Amino acid sequence: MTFRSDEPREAAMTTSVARAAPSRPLRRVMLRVTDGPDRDAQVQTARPRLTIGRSAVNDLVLTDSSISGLHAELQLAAGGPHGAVLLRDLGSTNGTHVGGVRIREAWIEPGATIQLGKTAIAFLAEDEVQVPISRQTHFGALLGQSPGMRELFAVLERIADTDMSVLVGGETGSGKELVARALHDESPRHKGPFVVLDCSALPRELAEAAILGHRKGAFTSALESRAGAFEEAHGGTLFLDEIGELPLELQPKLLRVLDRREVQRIGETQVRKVDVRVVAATHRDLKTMVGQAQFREDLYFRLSVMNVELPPLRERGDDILLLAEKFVSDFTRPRGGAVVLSPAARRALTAHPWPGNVRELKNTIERAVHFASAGVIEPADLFLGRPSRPVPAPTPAGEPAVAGDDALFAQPFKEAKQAMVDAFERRYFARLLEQHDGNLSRAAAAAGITRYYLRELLKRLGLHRVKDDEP
Ligand SMILES: Nc1ncnc2c1ncn2[C@@H]1O[C@H](COP(=O)(O)OP(=O)(O)OP(=O)(O)O)[C@@H](O)[C@H]1O
Repeated sequence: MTFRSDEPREAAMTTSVARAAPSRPLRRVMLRVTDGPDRDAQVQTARPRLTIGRSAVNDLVLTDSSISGLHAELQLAAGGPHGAVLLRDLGSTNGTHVGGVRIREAWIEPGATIQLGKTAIAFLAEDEVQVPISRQTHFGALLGQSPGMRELFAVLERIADTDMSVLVGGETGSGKELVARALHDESPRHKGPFVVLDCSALPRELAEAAILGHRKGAFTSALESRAGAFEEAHGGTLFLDEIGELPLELQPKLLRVLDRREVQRIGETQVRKVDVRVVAATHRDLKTMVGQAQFREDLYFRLSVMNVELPPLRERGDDILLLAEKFVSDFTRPRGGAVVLSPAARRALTAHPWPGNVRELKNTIERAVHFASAGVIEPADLFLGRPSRPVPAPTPAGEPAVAGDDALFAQPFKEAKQAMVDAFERRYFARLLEQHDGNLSRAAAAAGITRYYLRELLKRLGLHRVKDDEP
């Protein structure tokens, strides 16, 4: 593995004084097994979450047969009393006990003993470690100046040059696809293709063909021979979005391709070598899915050679304003003229919890730029704190519901216009997808927009989870 460094190389015959690499302090805790079959096993971590159980996906793996696959977890960053961490039972069969009491959730302090089945675990003293953060405030197109994002950039900078498989976690809209794109753009594969396979949108009957490809006539709808996602991504990067939605029966097929680095199209005997870097993403807790036998453990390990987690936007502090300013300028540039955020609007943006993360912020700014008068965005233009812009639900007949004339004319002009635009967009894209059988690439080409932009629009309109035989 090669690591790229931002440090200048030391010139011959000169003495260089290295600048200390920037870092941030993180809490670190230690657990040690004091009784039971795994006595003396221990783990030390500064990650925000530590899991304990029998499955190999856990941070502390135990062999005690009275313990569940994924038994309990410790949350280090959950707030709470000073020095305490949150212990949670993860629905174990035999329960988690502290001080002889069965708990579902409890704050524990250093010195406490956790009892799981026949095993006793001591929660030992915690300390602080320094973790490196990047000097940069972006990685590719991914922006961020908060310590959490710069810690992520430091990891991405080190792995971009490699072919390591990466599993990206994070809430919906937090930028997982952008991480995959940035890793591709910053890697030696950047001239190769970047292919997206959205596992949540794969109709079961076409999923295998989407991964492996097929020969003409291999099944009823196979009118042409077609390459699968791996072949299309040859020489580049394959982004497996929403990997947690991949049906269990297809998981061994994906694992096989990842192990052998070769594919066999359905209906063919020929084997084709593929050179692909895989980045997968999910908003689900894959470890829990492994514990519940909904996701294969071997595939989890194959995909998560490196695990990275995007913090939710509400934990990124001033990044909210950094991103808001960027989106204001992105959305005003094509319109000409300048738009700015008023001080009150900036306060409203930082106070909002952003459940939809960066995507919600981007949509909010796009709308606000449209609503702003005299070039200034005020809090009212952001529509925060009340239900966001009404996107009308389709009627049973498939037509969008638009408020009747009276209701429409009772609204201010801009809101009424927006309701009509939403209704039109919903109708237009619903029909477009129907015409192209849910295939995003063909639908985007027919509408004259990029596939990426189409996908963003569909997510905003709630039309994303339609049948999609991508790629
Ligand atoms: N740090 C960032 N800097 C700039 N733009 C960002 C950042 N994070 C996300 N975005 C933008 O926000 C939108 C949502 O990001 P993205 O699609 O990558 O999220 P996601 O986590 O993959 O979403 P989902 O879980 O719904 O698939 C995109 O338009 C993306 O370009």
